[in-house]
Amino acid sequence: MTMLQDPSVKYRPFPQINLPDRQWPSRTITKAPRWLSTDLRDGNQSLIDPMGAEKKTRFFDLLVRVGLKEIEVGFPSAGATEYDFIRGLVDTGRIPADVLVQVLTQSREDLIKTSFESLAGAPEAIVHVYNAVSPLWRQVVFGLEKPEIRDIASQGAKYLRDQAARFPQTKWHFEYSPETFSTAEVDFSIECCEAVMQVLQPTPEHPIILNLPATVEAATPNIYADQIEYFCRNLPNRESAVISLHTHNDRGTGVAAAELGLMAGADRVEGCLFGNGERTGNCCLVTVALNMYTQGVNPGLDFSDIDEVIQTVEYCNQLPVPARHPYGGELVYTAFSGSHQDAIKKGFAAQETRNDQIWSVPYLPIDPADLGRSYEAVIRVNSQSGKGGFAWVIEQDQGLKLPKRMQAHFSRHVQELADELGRELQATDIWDVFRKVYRLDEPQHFQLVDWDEGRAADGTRVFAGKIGVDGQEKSVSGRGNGLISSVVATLRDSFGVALEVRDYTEHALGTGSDARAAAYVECVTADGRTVWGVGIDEDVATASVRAVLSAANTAAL
Ligand SMILES: CC(=O)SCCNC(=O)CCNC(=O)[C@H](O)C(C)(C)COP(=O)(O)OP(=O)(O)OC[C@H]1O[C@@H](n2cnc3c(N)ncnc32)[C@H](O)[C@@H]1OP(=O)(O)O
Ligand SMILES: CC(C)C(=O)C(=O)O
Repeated sequence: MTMLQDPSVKYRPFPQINLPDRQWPSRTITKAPRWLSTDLRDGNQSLIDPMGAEKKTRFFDLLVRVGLKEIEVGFPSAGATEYDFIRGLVDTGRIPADVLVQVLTQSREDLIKTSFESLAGAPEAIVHVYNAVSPLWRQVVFGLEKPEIRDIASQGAKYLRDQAARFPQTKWHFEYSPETFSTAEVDFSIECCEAVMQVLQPTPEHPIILNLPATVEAATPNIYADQIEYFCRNLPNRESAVISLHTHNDRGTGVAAAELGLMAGADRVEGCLFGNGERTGNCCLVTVALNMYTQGVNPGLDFSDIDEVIQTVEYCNQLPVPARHPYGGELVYTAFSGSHQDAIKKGFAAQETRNDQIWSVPYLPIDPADLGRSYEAVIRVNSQSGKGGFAWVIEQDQGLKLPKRMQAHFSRHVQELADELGRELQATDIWDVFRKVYRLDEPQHFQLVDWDEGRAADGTRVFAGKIGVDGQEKSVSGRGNGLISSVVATLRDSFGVALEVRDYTEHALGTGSDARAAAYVECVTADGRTVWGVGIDEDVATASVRAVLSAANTAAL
């Protein structure tokens, strides 16, 4: 038998960056960066079916609504679809005055020329040139040594400078990406960027954007942060450059890399909504922005109607936003499991009591309402759920706030159904169980027809009413210290039903003229059984009478 070689030996660990006095680990993010959406470029170029003009226009308008001020709208030299869309944006005046559009091009004269022509007439725009700089690309893609690679960069900068001069009516900004930055020697990336800066002569007033991509994510995000900090500390004329991040998600840490990169000194983040982009995607702008939001930093992007954003993104990309995607996924504010539901329910109650405007609810790092989501979907019920979950659903659906011990009683019945059906239970399933268990629709043994109350000469309360028993109406009465005890006395004296009341609660159901009352009573029967009664009525006292009769009906079974 031949021994199989361990396949992991094919791979090499990524080397550390020599930065023993790194500063970024003790920094925090305290302000929003400049954001650039590359949905219409990196996102688009990775789609099965790239967007046409209609989808691109719809996406562009969405990005503007969300608050993006820098939008990479395409790769004009790729073909007519791209070129015409970009020209259309310019010619129809669709670009708001405070939004900068950006286009990408390889460092080739003809492509750069086309790129400028696509934007001619725009008041202001960014042209973005890239060339890969890391050893693998140098050897395999270009077959060139470092000086020649650096020359591609500086030659690209010269084309930028010359083409910009052809269209002086536009205020041009330049972006250069040493593509594959994160797998290159940082000193060599600096050398290429310096060569570009030599040509374009940026100033603090008119800086160049230096975009440092993790084109393929190859190491833990701390390594990327080291690379960014090293770059920022060693780039000559740093104040004339805007340092931009462009991370991909091959190791699943594209967002983390962007966050650590900001701590390491970057000013700008490129990415896509919900992490579209080549292969595993770009860093998700929604996640980075809302991560900031939950730390009390306003990201300057508006996701207050996240479902509208998702709808448009899914339509344009023809790709679904996964149910577990941070902040946007269908299930990310939903708990099915009992202990999570219990904690969330208590968290909402505590939040209401505190009323201090600070969000602090277990298992919910952000208020779903801030993203336009309702609280209804926060708790959903299946066989993993607990009493808090069932009680939450019935409260949201019917307004009933079941007392704690009643929740435990009710829970057994819902659990049985969930196990039997083996699927999620809808609010209607739970309400059906409730009505059945507490016999709300069943033919009643004791039926309240009419009632009144008064006081006896000794001050005790007197219940006087008509109660139907198996269809026969009977006038009955009883005395007690309060209404409940007078009804209990009536049942005992007139029908021989002995109930001891253990607990009683009531609350309003709804508000205004339609408001009703719900009453719950926990009783013990003569033979030691615990029975629950529920009464719902427009009048709170009648609701209590009904609750006691409901318990008597169960006891009579
Ligand atoms: C990391 C990124 O996402 S970069 C953006 C990638 N996006 C896209 O590629 C989408 C749009 N691209 C296209 O439409 C086309 O690829 C075009 C128009 C850019 C170029 O098309 P073609 O001329 O057919 O070339 P092709 O796509 O095969 O590119 C490979 C050539 O470009 C060269 N090249 C690659 N990158 C660069 C660069 N940044 N600067 C200069 N030349 C480059 C390669 O060395 C290769 O040259 P070779 O043919 O001499 O070996
Ligand atoms: C062109 C650059 C910015 C890019 O898309 C990448 O490196 O992923």
